[in-house]
Amino acid sequence: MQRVVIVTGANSGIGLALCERLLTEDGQLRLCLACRNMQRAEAARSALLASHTDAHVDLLHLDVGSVQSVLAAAEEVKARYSRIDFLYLNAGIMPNPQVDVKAFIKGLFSTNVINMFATAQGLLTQQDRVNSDGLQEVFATNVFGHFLLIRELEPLLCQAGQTSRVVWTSSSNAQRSAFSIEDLQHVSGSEPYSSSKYASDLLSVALSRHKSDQGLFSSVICPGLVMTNLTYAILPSFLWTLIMPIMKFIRIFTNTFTLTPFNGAEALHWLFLQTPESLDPRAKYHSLTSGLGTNYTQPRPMDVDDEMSEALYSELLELEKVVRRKLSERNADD
Ligand SMILES: NC(=O)C1=CN([C@@H]2O[C@H](COP(=O)(O)OP(=O)(O)OC[C@H]3O[C@@H](n4cnc5c(N)ncnc54)[C@H](OP(=O)(O)O)[C@@H]3O)[C@@H](O)[C@H]2O)C=CC1
Ligand SMILES: CC(C)CCC[C@@H](C)[C@H]1CC[C@H]2C3=C(CC[C@]12C)[C@@]1(C)CCC(=O)[C@@H](C)[C@@H]1CC3
Repeated sequence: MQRVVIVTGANSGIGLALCERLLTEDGQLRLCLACRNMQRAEAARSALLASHTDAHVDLLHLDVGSVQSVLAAAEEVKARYSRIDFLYLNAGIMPNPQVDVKAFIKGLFSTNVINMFATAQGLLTQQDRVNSDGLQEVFATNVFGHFLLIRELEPLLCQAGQTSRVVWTSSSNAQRSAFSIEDLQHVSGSEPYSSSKYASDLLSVALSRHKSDQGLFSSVICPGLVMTNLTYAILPSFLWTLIMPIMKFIRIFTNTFTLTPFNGAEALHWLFLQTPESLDPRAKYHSLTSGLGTNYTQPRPMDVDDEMSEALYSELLELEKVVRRKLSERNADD
């Protein structure tokens, strides 16, 4: 049977590498690239079709950071497909990143150095902003837009007699300390990325709890440190040129330095091959690359508790109501 797979943020980096790997795995797939930039989406589609000439690759316009766009995209999906087998929630942003150089130098001489390179804990801050829906942009893109998309697509994801999967591209930068249920959009802090990734971990656990009896299974992955547009934006290009040889050296000792999008997509690809019942909803599946360059996937327990994941789930359902109400008022005014 032809499986339907939707990948958000599929026009570059880890998302595009995943698409390439999925088509190599199953040439019969109906693959849908859900992207906000249609020019880049077209380019990604052409690149995929160049190596998979008979593949079925569809494009879908989706700005996951815009409520209106998510609702319109979901309508389009419902018109096009009768089921969804996999929904990869991969689109993500880290706007205006700043590296704390002092913390980096201090970290280099501490026993925490490996962890610092694996998680960037305490190293990175970002400047967030409020978007046109009145939401914090990082939260809206990395968490809420994806949540709303799942809610809209529930009729296709939760069908009697079949299973479907959602997979979140999270990060080892997801930290409990950066997240607060009282400030789930991270209005007052300076680590919205870390907070949003921790929120996606919590949300995945809650979704599995609420939806697995309806056939919907949610999982979380971390791709490791991958050189993509998102990472390159952290430092000026001359600095990357300088530190790349050091990174390639560190890679020999650190399995989290996956570096290429192909390697980073390992856990996403691995999950595609697993039965949902065999997976642990409370584990984060890490893409890892050994010193000799072998890719593998390893589950590690997530630092999440049921109470907080439940609280976030309820808060998001409430926020969804508010956002829908605001949108219909706005549409009525127009
Ligand atoms: N690189 C790394 O080391 C790590 C990355 N990750 C996560 O991996 C995921 C993929 O990122 P990565 O491949 O690294 O970086 P890229 O910047 O290459 O990919 C991000 C993708 O998300 C898309 N995107 C961003 N905002 C939106 C939006 N509002 N609507 C739709 N699509 C959007 C981008 O599209 P566009 O071209 O239009 O900007 C792009 O296709 C992210 O969730 C990131 O947080 C996690 C841990 C480590
Ligand atoms: C010369 C500079 C001061 C050196 C700075 C090095 C940092 C830019 C990197 C060290 C650890 C890296 C890292 C990431 C980005 C680049 C570093 C901060 C990530 C945050 C990228 C996105 C993620 O989600 C994380 C898992 C990565 C963790 C490590």
